[in-house]
Amino acid sequence: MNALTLPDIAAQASQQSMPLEWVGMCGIALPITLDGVQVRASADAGVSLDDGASRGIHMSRLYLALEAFEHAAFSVGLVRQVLERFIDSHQGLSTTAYLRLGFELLLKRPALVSPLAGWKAYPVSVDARLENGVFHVELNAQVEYSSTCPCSAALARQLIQQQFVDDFANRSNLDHAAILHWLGTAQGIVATPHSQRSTAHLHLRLAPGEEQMPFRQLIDLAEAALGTAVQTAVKRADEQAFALANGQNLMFCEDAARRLHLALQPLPWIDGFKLRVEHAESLHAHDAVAQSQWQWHLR
Ligand SMILES: Nc1nc2c(ncn2[C@@H]2O[C@H](COP(=O)(O)OP(=O)(O)OP(=O)(O)O)[C@@H](O)[C@H]2O)c(=O)[nH]1
Repeated sequence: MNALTLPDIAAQASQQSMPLEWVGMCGIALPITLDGVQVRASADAGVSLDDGASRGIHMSRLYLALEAFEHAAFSVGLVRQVLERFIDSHQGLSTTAYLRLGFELLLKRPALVSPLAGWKAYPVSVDARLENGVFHVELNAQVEYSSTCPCSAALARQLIQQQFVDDFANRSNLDHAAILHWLGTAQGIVATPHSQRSTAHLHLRLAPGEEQMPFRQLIDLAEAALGTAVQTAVKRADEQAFALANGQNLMFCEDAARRLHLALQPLPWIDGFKLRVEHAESLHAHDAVAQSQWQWHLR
């Protein structure tokens, strides 16, 4: 080695000859272009190290391939091109390339009643893999919603009935005005059911040949299926409409999981999915969780 040659450790032989399934970098900051707007993303980029005798992969080659996202609109085709570059730059070392890109989708959402609107940030990610020339893409999204416990609601209603019996027991003629007043007091409506901010985690495999990444359609569909998505701008009229929507939309985590399953399954651009709903209970300090999947393990 002369004085100007930089040592190349990655090119050395490994002391322990052993292939590795995934080697790369996690948490790389980069911009991607969505609908003409640059959005901050975080990338995990990796390849398999099939040649177990090689000490390491060439991290910089993966890093530099990610520059493509800076210059072209984000698309399924672009993700595939980047993965191909990962493989091309690791000839003889790797047969599988991986890329996970996480970012936030910022969507403007109208209020339920008032003419207001506000923004919601939905965490989404794209998971792609190119394995021996076969390309797979998965979309992941998180959707937050409100869930009111149906059991708690029934128990609260029973307490209100009991209070009514206690307060109006000795009255032969029920007075409409008195009952109306009673219904408007916390002494009358003595109990309220618990509800919780809940999260649906959606993982979908795109059908082969699918070029679109319809995150917005997916999120809209999930929110429609769940019925009580968390709100943005809220005036009292909106809060009242939300209270009504929750009262008409009582659900266990099992109900939420089934609704999402039935909403996702008919989508033609999906090849399989798994989903998980988490209800962050206010009744206790642990969560109620349900999962479901369809064709998830088929590849
Ligand atoms: N493989 C590997 N590289 C690492 C790791 N941590 C830091 N690096 C550094 O990543 C840098 C880039 O590696 P390479 O892509 O091989 O860089 P290079 O040899 O200049 O680039 P090429 O000529 O394209 O091979 C090197 O300076 C490595 O030391 C690690 O855990 N594994």
